[in-house]
Amino acid sequence: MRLGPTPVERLARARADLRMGVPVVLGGPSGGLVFLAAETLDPARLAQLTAMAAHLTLVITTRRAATLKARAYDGDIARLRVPADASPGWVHAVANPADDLKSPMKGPFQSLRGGDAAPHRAAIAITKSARLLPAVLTMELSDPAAFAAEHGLTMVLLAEAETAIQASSPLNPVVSARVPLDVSEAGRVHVFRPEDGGEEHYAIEIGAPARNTPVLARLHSACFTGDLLGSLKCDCGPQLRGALAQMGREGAGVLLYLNQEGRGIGLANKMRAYSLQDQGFDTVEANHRLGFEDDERDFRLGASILKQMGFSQVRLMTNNPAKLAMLAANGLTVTERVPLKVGETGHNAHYLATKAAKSGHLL
Ligand SMILES: Nc1nc2c(ncn2[C@@H]2O[C@H](COP(=O)(O)OP(=O)(O)OP(=O)(O)O)[C@@H](O)[C@H]2O)c(=O)[nH]1
Ligand SMILES: [Zn+2]
Repeated sequence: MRLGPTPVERLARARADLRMGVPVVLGGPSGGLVFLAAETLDPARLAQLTAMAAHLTLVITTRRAATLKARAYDGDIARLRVPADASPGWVHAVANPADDLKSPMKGPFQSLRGGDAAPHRAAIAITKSARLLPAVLTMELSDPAAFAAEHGLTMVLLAEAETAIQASSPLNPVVSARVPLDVSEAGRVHVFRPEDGGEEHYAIEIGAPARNTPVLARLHSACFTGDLLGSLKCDCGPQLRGALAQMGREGAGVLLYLNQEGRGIGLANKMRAYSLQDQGFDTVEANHRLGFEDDERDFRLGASILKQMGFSQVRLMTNNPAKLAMLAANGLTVTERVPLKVGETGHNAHYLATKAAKSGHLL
């Protein structure tokens, strides 16, 4: 075995590079591209790339293109030609909807069609997984390996990236320890670490739930604002505490705390979504304007942790039918849905109604 990084490890490096504004090279079957996240693009690197290439391309998702009224010829993404005199401000404004209402006219855009959009699609997926806005500046390369070596850049092969993006990284148990909780003195926290350098996830086990009967379970997605700050915009805090309290009352249960903040878009993007909500958009529209789908979570994580802990049957506390379907599709038996209706406030009534109307949440 070589000591050097595996494809999955190179992808983890690529995510860290993108977050810092360092370009990443994608090698395709014939040529490839170098790309930068639009969000972290700095003026010096834009000037360098502009000097190197006849033209640059800005790739956005079709969700974002719809708001910008730009044509999308590549299914879920659109490739826009970058004007020769484009400033960093232009790139940021196309990527980030913050000022859409203040300065609506950014176009007209010239969308590219034909050619191979697979590397562009992979670049968007890698950038999303780095929890950055899904918009990337790209330059075509005829010899990606030589370019990466010359500039000391991380290079990932397209096929390897595509495989790693589809796969769910294995999650390994790291440690577990007793933590007495107010809901039950018999609390235990387990930490799981993915092999792809992503966020760790936790399981909070209450009591000693039997492995051969259905366990009272909750899949909770991290919500910094709701869980910790007591935000009134959502129902996460009361749901977290309500679920733990019920497990305490029944004497047994397992709550998975999945670090998929903001339905998988990260806290910075969730705060961008909140800003858009203050401009009048609902929770789903805000995600779309940012270029994301309504829900970017990987629901396979929860199933993987439950199975590793030895559970095969659950009584799931949720109002979200997607979670029920996901567990069933990943080998768990959901014997019962336990509704979790707590924490409705004047501030979150519209949010909860939108989730019911647009995301199929059960009331
Ligand atoms: N993008 C985005 N995420 C939000 C918003 N409000 C809350 N969230 C996130 O939504 C997630 C809530 O997840 P869950 O508690 O699993 O709730 P759920 O999918 O609605 O399903 P159940 O609560 O099980 O019925 C958390 O990650 C929050 O951070 C929002 O307006 N935009
Ligand atoms: Zn929340």
